[in-house]
Amino acid sequence: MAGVTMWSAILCSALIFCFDCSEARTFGIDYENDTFVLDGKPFRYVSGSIHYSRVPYQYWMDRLTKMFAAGLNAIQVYIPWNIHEPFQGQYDFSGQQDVVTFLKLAHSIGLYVILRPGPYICAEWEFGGFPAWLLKGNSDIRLRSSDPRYIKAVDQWFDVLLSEIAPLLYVNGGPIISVQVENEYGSYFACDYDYLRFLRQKMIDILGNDVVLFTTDGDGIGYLRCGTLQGLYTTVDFGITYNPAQNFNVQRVWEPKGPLVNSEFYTGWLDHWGESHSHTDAAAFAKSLDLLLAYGANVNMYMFEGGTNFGFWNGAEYPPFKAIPTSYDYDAPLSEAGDITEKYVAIRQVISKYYPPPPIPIPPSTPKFAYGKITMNLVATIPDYLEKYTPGGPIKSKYPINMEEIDHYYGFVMYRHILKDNVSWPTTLDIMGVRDRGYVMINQIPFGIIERDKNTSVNITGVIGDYLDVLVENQARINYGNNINDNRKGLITNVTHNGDPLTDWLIYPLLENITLVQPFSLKHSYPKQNGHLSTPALYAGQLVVPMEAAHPMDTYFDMSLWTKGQIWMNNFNLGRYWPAAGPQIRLYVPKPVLKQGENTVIMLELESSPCIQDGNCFVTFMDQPLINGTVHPFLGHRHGKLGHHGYLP
Ligand SMILES: CCCC/N=C1\SC[C@@H]2[C@H](O)[C@H](O)[C@@H](O)CN12
Repeated sequence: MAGVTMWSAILCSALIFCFDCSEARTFGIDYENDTFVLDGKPFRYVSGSIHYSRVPYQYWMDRLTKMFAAGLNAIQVYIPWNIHEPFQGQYDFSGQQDVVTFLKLAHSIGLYVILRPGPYICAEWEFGGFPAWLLKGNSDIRLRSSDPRYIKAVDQWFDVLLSEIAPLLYVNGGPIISVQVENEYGSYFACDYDYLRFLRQKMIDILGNDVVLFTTDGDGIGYLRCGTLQGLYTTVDFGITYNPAQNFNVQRVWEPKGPLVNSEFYTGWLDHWGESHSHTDAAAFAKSLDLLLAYGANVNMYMFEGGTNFGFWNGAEYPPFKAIPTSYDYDAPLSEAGDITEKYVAIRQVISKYYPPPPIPIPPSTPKFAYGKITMNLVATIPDYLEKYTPGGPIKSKYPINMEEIDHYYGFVMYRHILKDNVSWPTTLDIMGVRDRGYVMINQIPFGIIERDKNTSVNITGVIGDYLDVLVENQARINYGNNINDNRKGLITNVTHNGDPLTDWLIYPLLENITLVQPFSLKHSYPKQNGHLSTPALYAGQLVVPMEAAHPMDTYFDMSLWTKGQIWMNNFNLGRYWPAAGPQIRLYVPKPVLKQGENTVIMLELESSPCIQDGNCFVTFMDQPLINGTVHPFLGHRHGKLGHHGYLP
């Protein structure tokens, strides 16, 4: 009977979505009976994580419906601060950032929401969700603490965000049953209880007392010591286990009574460029889920739908510095493209042992189409492009300036210095402060690649008046650990030549909206070649999608002949590609970014263009993903000697 009660409660709440319900809606904790209570009745959630920022908004309903069809009664959602406040005081809750609509969709389907508004979210997301402008002028800021500069920014952000959220609380007629404070705070060095008290009070001030506030930490005593606070319900996270009692004994140290909660039950795991794709066995996971449900635990499966790090939104771990790929598939029950997997079926079967299957069929996977090969054409080398298309011209500075100080937070910046001396023999250029990867050129001839904490010097030759260009890629701001404060990007120190700092720089930000000039008036600027390296350059192609009702469809970009770069489709930034490193070889292209007829593809190839190497100037659109390809742990540049100009490390 309990199962029927649950579905009737859900469908009832879904049908009476309202903001001014007459009957009291309550959600809380019954410590006596170790359970959550919903409207006075015992309640257990079986939840899955989905990040609206990683799924095209046109596909939100599709993924949420599939989660409901799996038998979930709740979803867990992070709110990345940086997509909603791109510049301090400028807010965006529209389109892909329309979190209120996303939560209302969940509610309309009959899913409750466990909300995790941060302000820090980790999540292998750029800077753990923090906006990069926090670092501007504050190179010594202490994030995730009572640092007044940080607290001021959080206070202003939470005034805006929590006011959007309050009407969606369960008590106010919405789907939100609980709200997490911070994120695995016990794993962070600061251990600042005043900071946690500030967050707790801020949430109470705006959300009121009728919502369950909780914390999540790894299931270790050491993590929990600094991770939680009186008045915040302590929960833990852990992966596959065959002894739930052991895992929950840690939670019981802080919560001797109350519901058992695994807030992040890992269905898979994250990937890094240059490392094999992570995999978690479906049967093993299902067995562990069965044990947890039989144990009476509340479970949130992290991730249930992983999605994609479009644009520059991937995060990174450190040390060593390891960037997260564009795919956030996570080996989750729903694939990056929302396809039903073996793991999904196994999970649905386990849940149906405890609750009646939901009254809807499992929606089908979306159709995929192999649009085949298209030819790419050179647009311009990056040095030429930036010289012509940097609005307002370059920034002039005696010494290099990091990206945050020029209000250019993501992607690429080119630093140019005009040689003041002749350099007849190869001498060493040191760029210790490269954050994170740089491409060194003299008059557009590639001299080498520099990488943070690895190879930070290149031998150069040149004459007075030559252009020394350093194109720097911000590969991601660290999203986890104690180094999250050390996240400035671009060139963060001087560049020295034979030990002497080079002065007088021109700084060109490469802007997100790659605008193209037809006909490509810069076509004469053909990339230079040095060994396997070619001048970083932009290439364009046209994908023609049939004018038929079934099209467009999801598809996958295969650029396995290319090396490393960025890719745009109709000016939508699909993300980073790095098939030379792996494991991701193809990028997911969701149907919503395509249109019938002509679709413009723009590629920024940073390292080694097949157009020059071997004339294979094309990319191919396939109907299958490839995120578990061969990996090259030396961070994936085509090995080989350069010519007389320089050498690869
Ligand atoms: C051993 C490092 C543990 C760090 N915590 C991780 S790695 C994957 C997940 C997500 O980042 C999630 O956002 C974190 O809360 C917990 N977690």
